Amino acid sequence: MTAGIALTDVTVRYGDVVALERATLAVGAGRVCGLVGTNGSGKSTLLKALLGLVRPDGGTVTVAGGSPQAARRRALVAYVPQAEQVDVAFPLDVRGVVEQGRYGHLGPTRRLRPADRDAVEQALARVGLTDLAHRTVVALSGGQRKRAFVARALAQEASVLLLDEPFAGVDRPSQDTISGVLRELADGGACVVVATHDLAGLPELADEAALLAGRRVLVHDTPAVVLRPETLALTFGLGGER
Ligand SMILES: Nc1ncnc2c1ncn2[C@@H]1O[C@H](COP(=O)(O)OP(=O)(O)OP(=O)(O)O)[C@@H](O)[C@H]1O
Repeated sequence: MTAGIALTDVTVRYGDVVALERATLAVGAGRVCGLVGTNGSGKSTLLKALLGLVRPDGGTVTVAGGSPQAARRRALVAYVPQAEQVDVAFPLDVRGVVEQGRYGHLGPTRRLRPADRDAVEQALARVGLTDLAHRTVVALSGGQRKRAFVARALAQEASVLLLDEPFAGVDRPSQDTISGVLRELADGGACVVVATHDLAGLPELADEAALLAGRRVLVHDTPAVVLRPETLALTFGLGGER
């Protein structure tokens, strides 16, 4: 099985809006890649293409050696959505959300076994939410909620982890916790792709960075190269909101 993710010449349209046009990006196992770009440059769309939530009009998408749908079926890919996508109608408590991460591992009884419960408790502890495990997700602060979804991804033990702006509205300690978890997962062999507006935190967070502009991946290099003013200047006039 080939680990990691790859998009080759991927085009995604929403009606008349072309969100990605022949976007190409490959990220290997053991790597953290930061996805950066202006609002509307296609970061969420790229993650959704990797999840199989949008169907490309062209190009190929490979996740953990197979199609996005196969990766999801086999629980090989974990997703931490943008906050606004999880705000409504989430009656589960924090432990219930983290338990969802184990669903792909359950046997025919569909019951959590001791090993599943251990994984859930470890994930809760890792993000500092053990004491809030009984709280409903809607009753959490934004930063706590993000940590809950990171814990779900941790419990899933997926080989590919996709995160959509996990640092938005998150305080420094929570940000450090999330970054630390992502680093550990990559060091353990996971491929981690993170859409982020936090350019300052990029060198610490990521091994590599991809700059989206003009509907494609314009630059894919080290964070230092992507953060050069002349590189970032490429986004203006190319990748703005449409
Ligand atoms: N469901 C949709 N229907 C129509 N257009 C959409 C839809 N989702 C996204 N778009 C458009 O596709 C383009 C890419 O949006 P996308 O959400 O991928 O950008 P983004 O880089 O994640 O933005 P942000 O930084 O604001 O989160 C934008 O022009 C957006 O308006």
